[in-house]
Amino acid sequence: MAAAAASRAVLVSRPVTFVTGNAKKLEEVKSILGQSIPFQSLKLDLPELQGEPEEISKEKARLAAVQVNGPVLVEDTCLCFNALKGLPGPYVKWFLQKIGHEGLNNLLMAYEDKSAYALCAFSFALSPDVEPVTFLGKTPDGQVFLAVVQGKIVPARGPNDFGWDPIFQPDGYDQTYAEMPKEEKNKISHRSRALDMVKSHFAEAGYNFSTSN
Ligand SMILES: O=c1nc[nH]c2c1ncn2[C@H]1C[C@H](O)[C@@H](COP(=O)(O)OP(=O)(O)OP(=O)(O)O)O1
Ligand SMILES: [Mg+2]
Repeated sequence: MAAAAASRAVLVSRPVTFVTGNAKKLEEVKSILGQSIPFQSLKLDLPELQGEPEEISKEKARLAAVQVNGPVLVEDTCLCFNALKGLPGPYVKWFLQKIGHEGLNNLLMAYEDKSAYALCAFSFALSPDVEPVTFLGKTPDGQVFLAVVQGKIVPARGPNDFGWDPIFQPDGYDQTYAEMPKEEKNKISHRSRALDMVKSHFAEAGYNFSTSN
């Protein structure tokens, strides 16, 4: 099956554009993808719906595909606290901006359970006319599992380079994301897990993207 799919190359006359307003995301996506999927990037802060990560990500892809008028990849990242039934989730950006690392820790003060998970929902749209595909790795019962890293919320440790990295300590590690060497984070992160699915999808579809406009 896989061999048959791989030989069925689908030529796409435009390169893939990864659309994000976040330079740190772009840096990680570049280093995780390496040469596996050639892409260009576009800095755009797309409007985001409220709702479930899957829908937010899909809608971002629809808007991006219209802007670029070609194949686009986008992602939406969530940080979900189990004690808060998954909040702040997709709204973590605004929580971080308003209340910072300390405020995020304080949200959990009343709860014993400090567990949390990081989730990256990538969506790919081949063109503005094609419904985007979202990569969450859902189990048949709807439980998201593949693009998720389980961990806990801790008082900030490590360099304050990227978002909530200093307060997220993945299970099985003594370091927060921020304390880890970048290569280590990129090996185990929610983003790299999600990109594994994107890579598989591209390989199975047999896409062969043009590398110039
Ligand atoms: O690996 C990460 N480690 C730490 N923090 C992170 C990570 N990945 C995203 N973040 C932050 C950025 C933003 O505060 C929020 C997600 O919001 P999100 O809408 O997905 O990102 P964004 O608006 O910065 O960029 P974009 O233009 O791609 O939507 O979590
Ligand atoms: Mg955003």
